[in-house]
Amino acid sequence: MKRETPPASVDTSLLATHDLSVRVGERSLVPALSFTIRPGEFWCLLGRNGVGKTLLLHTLAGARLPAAGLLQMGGKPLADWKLDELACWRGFMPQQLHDAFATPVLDVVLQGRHPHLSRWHWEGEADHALARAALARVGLAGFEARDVRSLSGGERQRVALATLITQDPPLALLDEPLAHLDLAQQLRMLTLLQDEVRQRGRAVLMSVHDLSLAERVATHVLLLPGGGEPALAGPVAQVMQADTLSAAFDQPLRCHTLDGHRWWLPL
Ligand SMILES: Nc1ncnc2c1ncn2[C@@H]1O[C@H](COP(=O)(O)OP(=O)(O)OP(=O)(O)O)[C@@H](O)[C@H]1O
Repeated sequence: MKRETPPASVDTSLLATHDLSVRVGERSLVPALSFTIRPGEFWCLLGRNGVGKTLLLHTLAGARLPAAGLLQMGGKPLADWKLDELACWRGFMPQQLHDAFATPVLDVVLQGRHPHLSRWHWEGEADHALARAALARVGLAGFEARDVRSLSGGERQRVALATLITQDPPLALLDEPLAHLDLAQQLRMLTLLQDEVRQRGRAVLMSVHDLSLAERVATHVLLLPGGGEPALAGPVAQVMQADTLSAAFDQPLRCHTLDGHRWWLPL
């Protein structure tokens, strides 16, 4: 009798870690983290100052080696990725942005297209159109010719988001992208990212300190409790519990519902 061959399992993960550890010197920041990010998921990375969010994001972006464990992108170990392919797969928006030279804003945003261009090819009309559209989406139409060094902190952060949108990776890693933004721009950026996740099946992992904004947009939360404790990773309702968050932030916290949103306040 002929045996049926089972269908090969399809790995739908954009990023997966298996017992991944992050250390700095002798200090264990994140021990044995196993979690998976899939298309359509919006992850918020939470934890108090100095707990290891930035170093974890750098590790997940492939910019820093883990102390132990496995990191896979699209089911493939990170070491098996070519750099240019990786740059199309995941985007990274750092916390600190440094501009050494006078550069027009449009050229900065066009850098998002570089991973998509073959060697020796310049950006074309379509790339310029994508960059201009991204600037318009972050509310910076008309800023194309401005020297990037003349921008305010919040404007520079929005240019970084426009660059990420122009890069258009399936997975976006962002380190405190709301840090320099006023309230209206914070909501604008979150709505823009949420649209990418919900309407285009992209995925986001971003570190953020505002628990109420995290609760508003996240589908999943990765919480670093610190003190060598294992991270908690899961759906937002599972991880964002008052006792869990209060312990992680070493501060009593309560959640109140107002106008259909949940607001986290310190006691
Ligand atoms: N090169 C380094 N050498 C020594 N310690 C470092 C180095 N880089 C980072 N650290 C330490 O590692 C810890 C984690 O840093 P990280 O920047 O990841 O924290 P974070 O959770 O992003 O903090 P924040 O919320 O303040 O941005 C901190 O205590 C920091 O001082």
